[in-house]
Amino acid sequence: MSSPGGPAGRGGGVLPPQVTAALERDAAVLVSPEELLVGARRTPVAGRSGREQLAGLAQELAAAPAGSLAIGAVPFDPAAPGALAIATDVLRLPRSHRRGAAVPPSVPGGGGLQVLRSTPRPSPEEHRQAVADAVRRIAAGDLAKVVLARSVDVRLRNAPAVADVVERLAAANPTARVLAVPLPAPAGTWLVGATPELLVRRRGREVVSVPLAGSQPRSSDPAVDATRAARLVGSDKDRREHDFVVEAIVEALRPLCTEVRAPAPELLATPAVWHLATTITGRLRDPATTSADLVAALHPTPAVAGTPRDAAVALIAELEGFDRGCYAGAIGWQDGAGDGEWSVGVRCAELAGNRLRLFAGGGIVAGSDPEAELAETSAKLRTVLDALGIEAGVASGRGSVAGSGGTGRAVG
Ligand SMILES: C=C(O[C@H]1C=CC=C(C(=O)O)[C@@H]1O)C(=O)O
Repeated sequence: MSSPGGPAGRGGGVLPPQVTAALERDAAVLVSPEELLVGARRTPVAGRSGREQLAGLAQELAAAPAGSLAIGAVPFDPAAPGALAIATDVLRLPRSHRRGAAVPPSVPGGGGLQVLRSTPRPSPEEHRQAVADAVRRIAAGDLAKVVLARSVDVRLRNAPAVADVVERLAAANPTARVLAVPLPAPAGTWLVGATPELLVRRRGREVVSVPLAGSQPRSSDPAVDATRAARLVGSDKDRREHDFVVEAIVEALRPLCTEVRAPAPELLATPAVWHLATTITGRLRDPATTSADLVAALHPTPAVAGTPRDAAVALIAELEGFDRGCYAGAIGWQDGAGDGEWSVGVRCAELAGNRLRLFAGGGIVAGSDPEAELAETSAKLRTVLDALGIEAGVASGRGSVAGSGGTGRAVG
């Protein structure tokens, strides 16, 4: 159960008590804007890699008890070990079951996790350097777009309960897709996060994808915030960055769908970041095409990899210097009818006991500025940090020392 002072422990949280109890039994939890889904009694899908697991999903579901779901994560590199499982004990609740937040977690004094130490990898300077290198490679014609990320390792004073983390992520990000997925290795590791990005949803023949790319940090000053939103809408650089993603998704969907439509992008606000978002729709040519087939066709999109994909993935491996694991992966579920919903695994962290590894990246195109890109990743890191009440210095790379962390009472 959560720590006594945690919001879930007060019984007034966002998540129903069944979800808290299920998380204590290693269930995977996915919260979409419409529903809350819990997959318990999980058996790993056969196959080592995420790609193999996706390919075998439908067959395993067909042999599983009625009502089972495939649930979990495909890593950024689909050839890396997958984290998909068949859950035979499934709870699905409409989103109306989520209650109002008892404590807005981002409010100072609402209770934060205490930080002993935080280590950015790469360092802010190294990230700026990597962005500058990428801009040079783009100018040389090696590729058109690459998404470069950085991670921050945080050592917490106490290990938080996963339920508390989910609770806080859901309360602080009411329209996000909140996720908590147990990872197969190392044991006891979870992928947790609050992503705003829908990779793909398949309901019957209807297919929807809502890619995000092009960002501006939010500001607490309404005038500055509005200026930044306007700047994003008018930015040629951000529009190019966005269009690469839309074009790739449309191209990948066309062989599988009729009536593929991609209207002009719109502004989307998360608590930490403004984004450009396009709602792409289509209709399956063949009703036998499953959501997992769609993920296999789309992932990784240029919202997390780049254009062309192979050159971008190679440059990421060269410049980033850490293993993305399931960050920037595809996180979601599929049912026995082939319907499913998958998010892009951004605004995420790996949680293992008192260790938290946060990730954030940004798309680099011609004209990208290293300083602005660093600031963008810091804003994105705040999605998880603010929800957990962790100090701002951790996101900007100033680090933290024992005793200085947290904004108030610890929940862990
Ligand atoms: C790669 C991330 O964000 C992606 C999603 C939305 C906007 C993005 C951007 O503007 O660069 C990124 O493509 C991340 O948050 O780690």
